Amino acid sequence: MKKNILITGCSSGIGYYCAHALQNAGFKVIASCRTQADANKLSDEGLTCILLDLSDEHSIKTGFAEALTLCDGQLDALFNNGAYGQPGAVEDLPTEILKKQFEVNFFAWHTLTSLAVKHMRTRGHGRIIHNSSVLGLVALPFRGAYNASKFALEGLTDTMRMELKDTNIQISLIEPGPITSRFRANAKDAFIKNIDIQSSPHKQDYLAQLKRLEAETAPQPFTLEPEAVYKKLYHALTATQAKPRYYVTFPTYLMGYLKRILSTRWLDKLLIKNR
Ligand SMILES: NC(=O)c1ccc[n+]([C@@H]2O[C@H](COP(=O)([O-])OP(=O)(O)OC[C@H]3O[C@@H](n4cnc5c(N)ncnc54)[C@H](O)[C@@H]3O)[C@@H](O)[C@H]2O)c1
Ligand SMILES: O=C(O)C(=O)C[C@H](O)[C@H](O)CO
Repeated sequence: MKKNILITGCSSGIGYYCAHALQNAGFKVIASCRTQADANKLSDEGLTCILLDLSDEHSIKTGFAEALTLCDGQLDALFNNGAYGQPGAVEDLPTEILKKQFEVNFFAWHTLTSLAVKHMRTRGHGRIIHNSSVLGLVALPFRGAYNASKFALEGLTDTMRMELKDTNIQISLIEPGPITSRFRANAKDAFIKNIDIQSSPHKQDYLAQLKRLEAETAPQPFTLEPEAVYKKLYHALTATQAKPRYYVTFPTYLMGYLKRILSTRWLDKLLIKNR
């Protein structure tokens, strides 16, 4: 029997790839995105598509209800994936901008996960996968908003795994390092739009970062394609026992290891040098 999965953030990058790959692997995929133009494109490509804006609670709730209808009330899995990165030093982040980061990257995921758990409890099973990041394990300068959202996600997911231990609902984290996607282009847009670069004490650093974000259309070292995330997602969906967390890319394995063995001061030095 086909398994039904809802995936958020399918207009590009990891979500786009995984939606197609899972459908090709025999899943019924309900792919969500924000704009009608993206929905039309995904539908033309053969995906079942719904509109869901993660910054709008009404849209999240109606989107989830529509997803349930589309799979005859039998949702087996949720892949929380849609998110963005807001660059900028913590002191330069307007509170509203930090709240927006959390709305999309954290609160929306909590809402969807809570709806999914409620539904999955009635069905007696389910899988929930959260697309976190190596930046949910270690922090980088000027990535505070995004870091904080992924650290929060890690804490929430670790808690839920324990709370769900007596159910047949399994929840996993995927922690990728650099993956080819629209992520950096979108981060650059959010940087320019929401941070007052010119009057910041970090202006020189920001200008260098913008240059790096522009240049990163060429792959960074150790960058993998979305397929690398898909392989872990597939395991989390199909293995009898999904893993609590899946590392993806060399930087994640390295940082996961160094975090355990280095003091915070040494880890800071290394991260500042290699950011
Ligand atoms: N690309 C990387 O290097 C990388 C590394 C680690 C983790 N991740 C995580 O992977 C996930 C997917 O990112 P990606 O790399 O594919 O980037 P991407 O920018 O290509 O895709 C992000 C998706 O989220 C959607 N999105 C953003 N804001 C939204 C909103 N308000 N409502 C609905 N959808 C919204 C975008 O439209 C897009 O479809 C994210 O959770 C990201 O944190 C990415
Ligand atoms: O943006 C993320 O979530 C990443 O993990 C991507 C890279 O690892 C990060 O940009 C490192 O600079």
